[in-house]
Amino acid sequence: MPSFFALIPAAGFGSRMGDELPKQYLPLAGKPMIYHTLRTLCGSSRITRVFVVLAPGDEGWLRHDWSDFSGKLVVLECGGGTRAESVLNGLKAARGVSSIGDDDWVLVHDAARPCLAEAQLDKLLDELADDEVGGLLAVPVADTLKRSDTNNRVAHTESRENLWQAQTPQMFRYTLLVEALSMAGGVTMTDDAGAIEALGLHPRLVLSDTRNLKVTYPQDLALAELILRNP
Ligand SMILES: Nc1ccn([C@@H]2O[C@H](COP(=O)(O)OP(=O)(O)OP(=O)(O)O)[C@@H](O)[C@H]2O)c(=O)n1
Ligand SMILES: C[C@](O)(CO)[C@H](O)COP(=O)(O)O
Repeated sequence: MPSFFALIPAAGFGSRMGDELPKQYLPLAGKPMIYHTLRTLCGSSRITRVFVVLAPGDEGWLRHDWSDFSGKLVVLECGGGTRAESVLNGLKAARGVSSIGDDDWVLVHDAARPCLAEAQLDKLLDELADDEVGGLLAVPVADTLKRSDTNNRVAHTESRENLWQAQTPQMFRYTLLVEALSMAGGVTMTDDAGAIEALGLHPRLVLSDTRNLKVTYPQDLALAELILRNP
């Protein structure tokens, strides 16, 4: 039976957040943001090990106490210039320190999605454990979509039929994901599924909800705090 591993890319700087501190360390419900992300993944008895990928020379990590996760958490200081590079570097480094089989599952989850609920995680694992390709949590687009011209005027309305917003975790077999991200080369992939799609494969979309938001802009913090305090 394949095992489940989690890998958390946390080497970004949060430029859209506009704070001096990388956003994964911003205070949220009494803890640094990434603490909440780690709590859900490290707290799952189905996940064997959790790898966190930091930027080389990251100074924020050592300012906090991570002993709640000892035994389960492995820190890798090998982040890259993009999320995809951080994930690929992390996958390679993880195999150097842990025994991961070719067909073991890796769940890649943004440090900046601290509100992932145990139920969402379990749903993903249940629905994909026997899948040939793997997949991701996602939500159907709820708003009407406008395509703009260069002057911020509506060029036309886009159909939202069959459109989903990709979330994380995104879950693929170890070797397939390493191959996919390696082959992506210089092409910008904002998520892991994109690299798998480039191989001609079709990841499965597992219905999630908007509480698993990504904290991207300052106003997202208040929403995340509300969700965490009212699980
Ligand atoms: N070079 C990078 C860039 C991003 N990430 C991680 O990928 C996740 C999702 O990225 P995003 O929300 O875009 O984070 P940032 O890159 O930090 O934010 P921004 O794009 O606003 O700078 C985050 O957990 C982030 O730390 C990473 O590990 N390495
Ligand atoms: C992986 C992701 O969270 C899925 O929505 C997203 O693509 C992260 O990338 P971005 O840098 O915020 O575009």
